[in-house]
Amino acid sequence: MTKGILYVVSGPSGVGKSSIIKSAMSKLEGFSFSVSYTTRPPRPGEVNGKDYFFVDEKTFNKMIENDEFLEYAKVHGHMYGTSKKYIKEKINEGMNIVLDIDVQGALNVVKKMPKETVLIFIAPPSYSELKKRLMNRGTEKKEDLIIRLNDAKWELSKINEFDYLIVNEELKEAINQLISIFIAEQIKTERVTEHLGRYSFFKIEEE
Ligand SMILES: Nc1nc2c(ncn2[C@@H]2O[C@H](COP(=O)(O)OP(=O)(O)O)[C@@H](O)[C@H]2O)c(=O)[nH]1
Ligand SMILES: Nc1ncnc2c1ncn2[C@@H]1O[C@H](COP(=O)(O)OP(=O)(O)O)[C@@H](O)[C@H]1O
Repeated sequence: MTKGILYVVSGPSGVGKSSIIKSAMSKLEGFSFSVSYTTRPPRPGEVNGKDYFFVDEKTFNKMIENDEFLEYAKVHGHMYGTSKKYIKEKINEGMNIVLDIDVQGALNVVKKMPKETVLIFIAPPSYSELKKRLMNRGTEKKEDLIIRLNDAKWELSKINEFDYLIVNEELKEAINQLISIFIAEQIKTERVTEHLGRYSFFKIEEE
């Protein structure tokens, strides 16, 4: 069975990660979104089990103790973690998985699963545009906004560790670029030839 690919999408808060991922995934089949666990309170409209699994600190710490996370990190003052069981199961079923996680998490995932992981960074066209988007979204209090904009500086300094860089200026173009990465990674020679048995023309050449 062909193993799936782990597409890890990172970038500063408010850059457009959720918007780009949602739209790209709605146009493709065979992709599954990894719903993270978080101690952050839900925003209006967010659905438990769809956007995040919203849990309290006690539950989150218990999950750390039980080694249930592939990776976890403190981001903008709250805990976030990726379910190890979900990732392992889906990837072995050949499902491609999309993760929306922070830069620390992305760098931890690639260390653990280097062969399966593709790192994609989404950057804003400018710092002032990032600020504008976050303010327009209107989901954060002023102090949370300041934390997010401050954390963005460190996140942007890690761009060079990523395989791909999408600058989200025009949303439509950014969505097309993410779809292109999703598809191009699937037909990388090393991934296709790893599964020779799937293709009869390879068998003919072997005879
Ligand atoms: N390390 C890690 N980061 C996560 C995880 N889930 C979400 N994040 C990141 O946590 C940050 C905050 O996410 P969120 O609270 O949804 O705020 P937003 O980025 O402003 O929409 C973002 O950078 C997410 O990519 C996770 O499971 N692990
Ligand atoms: N290219 C773009 N131009 C203008 N606004 C955008 C663009 N991409 C996303 N947005 C808006 O910016 C805000 C932040 O996007 P969101 O997807 O929530 O970011 P993230 O998931 O990275 O925190 C949202 O209000 C979204 O509609």
